Amino acid sequence: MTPAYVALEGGHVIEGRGRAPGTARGELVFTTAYTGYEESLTDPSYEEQILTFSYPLIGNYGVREERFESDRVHPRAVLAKELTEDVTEWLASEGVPAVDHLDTREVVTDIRDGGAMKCGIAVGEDVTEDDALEQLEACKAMSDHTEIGAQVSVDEPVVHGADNDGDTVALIDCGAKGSIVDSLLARNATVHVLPHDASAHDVEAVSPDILFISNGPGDPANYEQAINLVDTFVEDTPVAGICLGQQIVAEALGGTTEKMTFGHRGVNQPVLDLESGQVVMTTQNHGYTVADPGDHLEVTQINVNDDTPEGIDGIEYDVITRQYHPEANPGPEDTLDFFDDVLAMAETRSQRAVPADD
Ligand SMILES: NC(=O)CC[C@H](N)C(=O)O
Repeated sequence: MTPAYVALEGGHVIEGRGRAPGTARGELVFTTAYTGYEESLTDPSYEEQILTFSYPLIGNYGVREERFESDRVHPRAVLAKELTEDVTEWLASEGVPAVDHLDTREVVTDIRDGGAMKCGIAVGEDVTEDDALEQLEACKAMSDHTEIGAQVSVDEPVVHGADNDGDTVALIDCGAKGSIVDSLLARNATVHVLPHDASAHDVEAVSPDILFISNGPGDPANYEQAINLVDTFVEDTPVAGICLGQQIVAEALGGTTEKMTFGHRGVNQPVLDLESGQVVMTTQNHGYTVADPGDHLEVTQINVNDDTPEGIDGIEYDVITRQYHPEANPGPEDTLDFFDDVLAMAETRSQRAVPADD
């Protein structure tokens, strides 16, 4: 059996079975998702994190590229009760250490009690506990990853659906999942994917009907340029955001964000729409939340478990954001109509802009 050591913040070291070799460090989090491991592992929002699956068997239906949300695995390491050959081979080929045969219930309980924490991992024939502790020592707090946007964003603008004749969307790529682009293309939009630090000039150059801030890893406060863009464009251009995007919009418009204890990660997080009274099941993956929406935004949807903001609308501006992942992948598709609502903001805006006949 290949040795594997997992050092938790505070210095407690857990042993497991090594499945993919290497050393790693990151913020230890857990997801309760029972399917969708390919989508989760390729979601850029997991950059700089170590992902524990609470569901006991991961990899049982293989690994297929068409389910990937980006072109690589983003968590720094993976922990599970049991990983299949398919998934460990894939992780090994990506250089991502993997450990199984751990008591993941204990790991999840530690995270729930202590919060998402720093973690160091060492897997391989010759590794020792000290190698894992060394990784732990070198682990940075998530908010100290100030350049995290650059690790996951496109470097240059990319256009999708150039021949589509629907709305033009400027998607600020802070680590966007592929399914967000796909959901917009399916609605006939042209999507200009712009780097996380795009300037106002870069956005103006594509004259968007919608400014859309993507999901992404890390602390929203570290996306200064995207925060500035929302502030600059919100009076004239409808703004949408998903997950990190909701947090960035709140930061831009006078609200505040804060770190949660262990966050929401899974595919069955219940969300209540305050106006309709309807509850939907949603996919989530976040460790920060909007603490105060400020004077320009109102909360329209909340998490049933802890009342945190899940949907936000602009009061005087055309703004809609979601803290969950309406694009699904993995998880339920009940919330895909978010993309219709986003694009409808452009229609309403253009109708208002047409002068009355008399
Ligand atoms: N999925 C996301 O966009 C995550 C947003 C942010 N990084 C958080 O952890 O809250």
